[in-house]
Amino acid sequence: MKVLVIGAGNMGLTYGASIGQSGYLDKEDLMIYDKSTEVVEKLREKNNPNYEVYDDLEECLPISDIIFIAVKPYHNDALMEEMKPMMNDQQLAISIMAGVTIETIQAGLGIQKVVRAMPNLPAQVGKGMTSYLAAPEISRIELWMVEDLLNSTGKSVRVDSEKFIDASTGISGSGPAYVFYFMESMMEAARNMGFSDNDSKVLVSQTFEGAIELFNKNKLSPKGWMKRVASKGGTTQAALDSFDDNNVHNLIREAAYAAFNRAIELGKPEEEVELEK
Ligand SMILES: NC(=O)C1=CN([C@@H]2O[C@H](COP(=O)(O)OP(=O)(O)OC[C@H]3O[C@@H](n4cnc5c(N)ncnc54)[C@H](O)[C@@H]3O)[C@@H](O)[C@H]2O)C=CC1
Ligand SMILES: O=C(O)[C@@H]1CCC=N1
Repeated sequence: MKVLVIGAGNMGLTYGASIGQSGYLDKEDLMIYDKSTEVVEKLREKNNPNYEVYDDLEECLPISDIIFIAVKPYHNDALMEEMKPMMNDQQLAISIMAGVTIETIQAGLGIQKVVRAMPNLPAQVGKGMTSYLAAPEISRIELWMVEDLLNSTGKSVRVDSEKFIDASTGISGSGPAYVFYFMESMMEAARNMGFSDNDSKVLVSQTFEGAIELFNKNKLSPKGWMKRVASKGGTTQAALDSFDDNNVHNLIREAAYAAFNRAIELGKPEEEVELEK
Protein backbone atom coordinates (compact mmCIF):
# COMPACT_ATOMS: atom_id res chain seq x y z
CA MET A 1 0.00 0.00 0.00
CA LYS A 2 1.28 3.45 -0.93
CA VAL A 3 0.17 6.58 0.91
CA LEU A 4 0.58 10.10 -0.43
CA VAL A 5 0.21 13.26 1.67
CA ILE A 6 -0.55 16.37 -0.38
CA GLY A 7 0.45 19.63 1.37
CA ALA A 8 3.54 19.65 3.57
CA GLY A 9 2.32 22.22 6.09
CA ASN A 10 1.42 21.90 9.78
CA MET A 11 -0.94 18.98 9.33
CA GLY A 12 0.55 17.27 6.29
CA LEU A 13 3.96 17.03 7.95
CA THR A 14 2.29 15.78 11.11
CA TYR A 15 0.75 12.86 9.18
CA GLY A 16 4.05 12.23 7.41
CA ALA A 17 5.90 12.06 10.73
CA SER A 18 3.24 10.06 12.63
CA ILE A 19 2.57 7.49 9.92
CA GLY A 20 6.31 7.26 9.26
CA GLN A 21 7.13 6.63 12.91
CA SER A 22 4.30 4.12 13.31
CA GLY A 23 6.27 1.71 11.12
CA TYR A 24 3.20 0.75 9.01
CA LEU A 25 4.95 1.68 5.79
CA ASP A 26 8.40 1.46 4.25
CA LYS A 27 10.00 4.75 3.25
CA GLU A 28 9.23 4.32 -0.46
CA ASP A 29 5.54 3.70 0.35
CA LEU A 30 5.01 6.98 2.20
CA MET A 31 5.21 10.06 -0.02
CA ILE A 32 4.79 13.77 0.62
CA TYR A 33 4.11 16.26 -2.13
CA ASP A 34 3.94 20.06 -1.97
CA LYS A 35 3.67 22.47 -4.85
CA SER A 36 5.91 25.03 -3.18
CA THR A 37 9.53 24.64 -4.32
CA GLU A 38 10.73 26.33 -1.14
CA VAL A 39 8.83 23.86 1.08
CA VAL A 40 10.08 20.88 -0.92
CA GLU A 41 13.71 22.09 -0.82
CA LYS A 42 13.59 22.55 2.96
CA LEU A 43 12.08 19.10 3.40
CA ARG A 44 14.70 17.48 1.19
CA GLU A 45 17.46 19.14 3.25
CA LYS A 46 16.01 17.50 6.37
CA ASN A 47 16.20 14.10 4.66
CA ASN A 48 13.50 12.43 6.78
CA PRO A 49 14.16 8.68 7.04
CA ASN A 50 10.44 7.81 6.94
CA TYR A 51 9.13 9.30 3.69
CA GLU A 52 10.02 10.35 0.16
CA VAL A 53 9.51 13.98 -0.90
CA TYR A 54 7.99 14.80 -4.30
CA ASP A 55 7.64 18.02 -6.27
CA ASP A 56 5.79 16.48 -9.22
CA LEU A 57 2.23 15.26 -8.76
CA GLU A 58 2.39 13.12 -11.90
CA GLU A 59 5.15 11.04 -10.33
CA CYS A 60 3.45 10.28 -7.03
CA LEU A 61 -0.34 10.52 -7.46
CA PRO A 62 -0.99 7.75 -10.01
CA ILE A 63 0.93 5.19 -7.91
CA SER A 64 -0.82 6.01 -4.58
CA ASP A 65 -3.58 3.96 -2.96
CA ILE A 66 -4.50 6.38 -0.17
CA ILE A 67 -4.19 10.14 -0.57
CA PHE A 68 -4.33 12.62 2.31
CA ILE A 69 -5.42 16.08 1.20
CA ALA A 70 -3.90 18.59 3.62
CA VAL A 71 -4.02 21.92 1.78
CA LYS A 72 -6.08 24.93 2.83
CA PRO A 73 -9.75 24.75 1.79
CA TYR A 74 -9.32 27.67 -0.64
CA HIS A 75 -6.56 25.78 -2.51
CA ASN A 76 -8.75 22.74 -2.95
CA ASP A 77 -10.44 23.61 -6.26
CA ALA A 78 -7.16 24.20 -8.08
CA LEU A 79 -5.66 21.06 -6.56
CA MET A 80 -8.63 18.83 -7.45
CA GLU A 81 -8.61 20.10 -11.02
CA GLU A 82 -4.98 19.05 -11.31
CA MET A 83 -5.58 15.69 -9.61
CA LYS A 84 -8.74 14.57 -11.41
CA PRO A 85 -7.21 13.36 -14.72
CA MET A 86 -4.71 11.22 -12.80
CA MET A 87 -7.19 9.54 -10.42
CA ASN A 88 -8.67 6.03 -10.68
CA ASP A 89 -11.75 4.71 -8.87
CA GLN A 90 -9.76 2.32 -6.64
CA GLN A 91 -7.97 5.20 -4.95
CA LEU A 92 -9.15 6.46 -1.58
CA ALA A 93 -8.86 10.11 -0.53
CA ILE A 94 -8.82 11.34 3.07
CA SER A 95 -9.49 15.05 3.29
CA ILE A 96 -8.75 17.00 6.45
CA MET A 97 -9.86 20.34 5.00
CA ALA A 98 -12.25 22.30 7.20
CA GLY A 99 -15.73 22.56 5.71
CA VAL A 100 -15.15 20.77 2.39
CA THR A 101 -17.83 18.09 2.00
CA ILE A 102 -17.46 14.49 0.84
CA GLU A 103 -19.72 15.22 -2.12
CA THR A 104 -17.50 18.10 -3.24
CA ILE A 105 -14.41 15.90 -3.11
CA GLN A 106 -16.12 12.99 -4.88
CA ALA A 107 -17.24 15.31 -7.68
CA GLY A 108 -13.92 17.17 -7.80
CA LEU A 109 -11.79 14.03 -8.02
CA GLY A 110 -14.22 11.78 -9.88
CA ILE A 111 -13.87 9.02 -7.26
CA GLN A 112 -16.28 7.60 -4.66
CA LYS A 113 -13.96 6.44 -1.88
CA VAL A 114 -13.65 9.57 0.21
CA VAL A 115 -13.15 10.04 3.95
CA ARG A 116 -13.60 13.41 5.56
CA ALA A 117 -11.63 13.85 8.76
CA MET A 118 -11.11 16.66 11.22
CA PRO A 119 -7.92 16.28 13.25
CA ASN A 120 -6.27 18.86 15.50
CA LEU A 121 -2.78 20.22 16.03
CA PRO A 122 -1.84 18.10 19.10
CA ALA A 123 -1.59 15.32 16.51
CA GLN A 124 1.99 16.64 16.23
CA VAL A 125 2.76 15.10 19.64
CA GLY A 126 0.60 11.98 19.29
CA LYS A 127 -2.25 13.54 21.31
CA GLY A 128 -4.49 14.44 18.41
CA MET A 129 -8.28 14.13 18.35
CA THR A 130 -9.80 13.26 14.99
CA SER A 131 -13.41 12.87 13.98
CA TYR A 132 -14.09 11.22 10.65
CA LEU A 133 -16.84 10.14 8.29
CA ALA A 134 -16.46 7.62 5.49
CA ALA A 135 -18.42 7.44 2.22
CA PRO A 136 -20.51 4.23 2.01
CA GLU A 137 -18.38 2.98 -0.92
CA ILE A 138 -15.48 2.36 1.46
CA SER A 139 -15.14 -1.29 2.52
CA ARG A 140 -14.67 -2.48 6.09
CA ILE A 141 -11.06 -3.47 5.39
CA GLU A 142 -10.31 -0.07 3.88
CA LEU A 143 -11.91 1.55 6.91
CA TRP A 144 -9.56 -0.36 9.24
CA MET A 145 -6.58 0.91 7.25
CA VAL A 146 -7.93 4.47 7.43
CA GLU A 147 -8.45 4.14 11.19
CA ASP A 148 -4.89 2.86 11.67
CA LEU A 149 -3.52 5.83 9.74
CA LEU A 150 -5.65 8.36 11.62
CA ASN A 151 -4.91 6.77 14.99
CA SER A 152 -1.18 7.10 14.40
CA THR A 153 -1.74 10.73 15.51
CA GLY A 154 -3.83 10.04 18.64
CA LYS A 155 -7.49 9.19 19.20
CA SER A 156 -10.32 9.14 16.70
CA VAL A 157 -14.08 8.98 16.70
CA ARG A 158 -16.22 7.91 13.74
CA VAL A 159 -19.33 10.02 13.19
CA ASP A 160 -22.35 9.36 11.01
CA SER A 161 -23.00 12.73 9.41
CA GLU A 162 -21.05 15.71 8.11
CA LYS A 163 -22.80 17.91 10.65
CA PHE A 164 -20.66 16.28 13.32
CA ILE A 165 -17.46 16.92 11.36
CA ASP A 166 -18.33 20.63 11.24
CA ALA A 167 -19.38 20.54 14.91
CA SER A 168 -16.16 18.84 16.00
CA THR A 169 -14.23 21.47 14.03
CA GLY A 170 -15.74 23.96 16.50
CA ILE A 171 -14.79 21.81 19.52
CA SER A 172 -11.63 19.76 18.97
CA GLY A 173 -10.37 21.05 15.58
CA SER A 174 -10.13 24.70 16.58
CA GLY A 175 -10.23 23.90 20.32
CA PRO A 176 -6.46 23.91 20.97
CA ALA A 177 -6.49 27.61 20.05
CA TYR A 178 -9.17 28.26 22.72
CA VAL A 179 -6.92 26.64 25.29
CA PHE A 180 -3.98 28.76 24.11
CA TYR A 181 -6.21 31.86 24.32
CA PHE A 182 -6.94 31.05 27.95
CA MET A 183 -3.25 30.36 28.61
CA GLU A 184 -2.21 33.63 26.99
CA SER A 185 -4.67 35.58 29.19
CA MET A 186 -3.43 33.87 32.36
CA MET A 187 0.22 34.42 31.40
CA GLU A 188 -0.51 38.09 30.76
CA ALA A 189 -2.13 38.39 34.19
CA ALA A 190 0.93 36.69 35.77
CA ARG A 191 3.31 39.08 33.98
CA ASN A 192 1.21 42.05 35.13
CA MET A 193 1.48 40.75 38.68
CA GLY A 194 5.28 40.94 38.32
CA PHE A 195 6.36 37.41 37.34
CA SER A 196 9.07 36.97 34.72
CA ASP A 197 8.10 35.64 31.28
CA ASN A 198 9.55 32.26 32.13
CA ASP A 199 7.90 31.98 35.53
CA SER A 200 4.55 33.03 34.00
CA LYS A 201 4.92 30.26 31.44
CA VAL A 202 5.76 27.61 34.04
CA LEU A 203 2.96 28.69 36.41
CA VAL A 204 0.38 28.46 33.63
CA SER A 205 1.54 25.37 31.73
CA GLN A 206 1.95 23.28 34.88
CA THR A 207 -1.50 24.41 36.04
CA PHE A 208 -3.05 23.23 32.75
CA GLU A 209 -1.12 19.98 32.78
CA GLY A 210 -2.09 19.21 36.38
CA ALA A 211 -5.76 20.06 35.85
CA ILE A 212 -6.00 17.84 32.75
CA GLU A 213 -4.32 14.96 34.53
CA LEU A 214 -6.73 15.22 37.46
CA PHE A 215 -9.68 15.36 35.08
CA ASN A 216 -8.54 12.29 33.14
CA LYS A 217 -7.85 10.20 36.24
CA ASN A 218 -11.24 10.62 37.85
CA LYS A 219 -14.92 10.57 36.92
CA LEU A 220 -15.58 13.96 38.49
CA SER A 221 -17.10 16.55 36.12
CA PRO A 222 -15.39 19.91 35.50
CA LYS A 223 -18.04 21.47 37.79
CA GLY A 224 -17.19 18.92 40.47
CA TRP A 225 -13.50 19.76 40.19
CA MET A 226 -14.27 23.49 40.37
CA LYS A 227 -16.02 22.86 43.69
CA ARG A 228 -12.96 20.99 45.00
CA VAL A 229 -10.69 23.92 44.17
CA ALA A 230 -13.02 26.61 45.49
CA SER A 231 -13.32 27.19 49.22
CA LYS A 232 -16.45 28.95 50.37
CA GLY A 233 -15.85 32.69 50.26
CA GLY A 234 -12.28 32.10 49.07
CA THR A 235 -10.08 33.18 46.19
CA THR A 236 -11.27 30.72 43.53
CA GLN A 237 -14.89 31.64 44.16
CA ALA A 238 -13.97 35.28 43.59
CA ALA A 239 -12.50 34.34 40.19
CA LEU A 240 -15.41 32.06 39.22
CA ASP A 241 -17.92 34.77 40.21
CA SER A 242 -16.01 37.19 37.99
CA PHE A 243 -16.28 34.71 35.08
CA ASP A 244 -20.03 34.38 35.67
CA ASP A 245 -20.54 38.14 36.02
CA ASN A 246 -18.82 38.58 32.66
CA ASN A 247 -20.77 35.76 31.03
CA VAL A 248 -17.56 33.93 30.07
CA HIS A 249 -19.35 30.56 29.89
CA ASN A 250 -21.70 31.81 27.17
CA LEU A 251 -18.90 33.62 25.36
CA ILE A 252 -16.92 30.39 25.06
CA ARG A 253 -19.99 28.53 23.81
CA GLU A 254 -20.60 31.29 21.24
CA ALA A 255 -16.98 31.08 20.07
CA ALA A 256 -17.30 27.32 19.52
CA TYR A 257 -20.49 27.92 17.51
CA ALA A 258 -18.73 30.64 15.48
CA ALA A 259 -16.15 28.03 14.42
CA PHE A 260 -18.90 25.46 13.73
CA ASN A 261 -20.78 27.95 11.56
CA ARG A 262 -17.61 28.99 9.75
CA ALA A 263 -16.94 25.33 8.93
CA ILE A 264 -20.41 25.12 7.37
CA GLU A 265 -19.77 28.34 5.41
CA LEU A 266 -16.44 27.01 4.09
CA GLY A 267 -18.35 24.09 2.59
CA LYS A 268 -20.60 26.30 0.48
CA PRO A 269 -19.76 27.17 -3.13
CA GLU A 270 -17.03 29.81 -3.33
CA GLU A 271 -19.22 32.55 -4.79
CA GLU A 272 -21.43 32.51 -1.69
CA VAL A 273 -18.55 33.04 0.72
CA GLU A 274 -15.92 35.76 0.82
CA LEU A 275 -12.81 33.65 1.45
CA GLU A 276 -9.70 35.02 3.05
CA LYS A 277 -6.72 34.17 0.80
N1 LIG B 1 -3.74 23.74 11.47
C1 LIG B 1 -4.65 23.09 12.17
O1 LIG B 1 -4.70 23.12 13.43
C2 LIG B 1 -5.68 22.24 11.47
C3 LIG B 1 -5.84 22.31 10.09
N2 LIG B 1 -6.80 21.54 9.47
C4 LIG B 1 -6.94 21.60 8.02
O2 LIG B 1 -5.73 21.14 7.46
C5 LIG B 1 -5.50 21.78 6.22
C6 LIG B 1 -4.06 22.24 6.16
O3 LIG B 1 -3.82 23.18 7.20
P1 LIG B 1 -2.34 23.55 7.63
O4 LIG B 1 -1.50 22.33 7.61
O5 LIG B 1 -2.45 24.34 8.87
O6 LIG B 1 -1.93 24.48 6.38
P2 LIG B 1 -0.47 24.97 5.94
O7 LIG B 1 -0.64 26.30 5.29
O8 LIG B 1 0.50 24.84 7.08
O9 LIG B 1 -0.04 23.90 4.82
C7 LIG B 1 -0.64 23.79 3.58
C8 LIG B 1 0.41 23.36 2.56
O10 LIG B 1 -0.27 23.07 1.33
C9 LIG B 1 0.56 23.46 0.26
N3 LIG B 1 -0.25 23.59 -0.95
C10 LIG B 1 -1.14 24.54 -1.29
N4 LIG B 1 -1.70 24.26 -2.49
C11 LIG B 1 -1.16 23.09 -2.91
C12 LIG B 1 -1.33 22.28 -4.07
N5 LIG B 1 -2.18 22.63 -5.05
N6 LIG B 1 -0.62 21.15 -4.16
C13 LIG B 1 0.24 20.78 -3.18
N7 LIG B 1 0.45 21.50 -2.06
C14 LIG B 1 -0.24 22.65 -1.93
C15 LIG B 1 1.20 24.76 0.73
O11 LIG B 1 2.40 25.03 0.01
C16 LIG B 1 1.46 24.43 2.23
O12 LIG B 1 2.78 23.90 2.40
C17 LIG B 1 -6.51 22.91 6.10
O13 LIG B 1 -7.46 22.54 5.12
C18 LIG B 1 -7.17 23.00 7.47
O14 LIG B 1 -8.55 23.27 7.37
C19 LIG B 1 -7.56 20.65 10.16
C20 LIG B 1 -7.43 20.54 11.50
C21 LIG B 1 -6.49 21.32 12.29
O1 LIG C 1 -8.81 27.26 11.49
C1 LIG C 1 -9.08 26.40 10.64
O2 LIG C 1 -9.85 26.67 9.70
C2 LIG C 1 -8.51 24.99 10.79
C3 LIG C 1 -9.58 23.99 11.01
C4 LIG C 1 -9.46 23.56 12.44
C5 LIG C 1 -8.23 24.18 12.89
N1 LIG C 1 -7.69 24.92 11.98
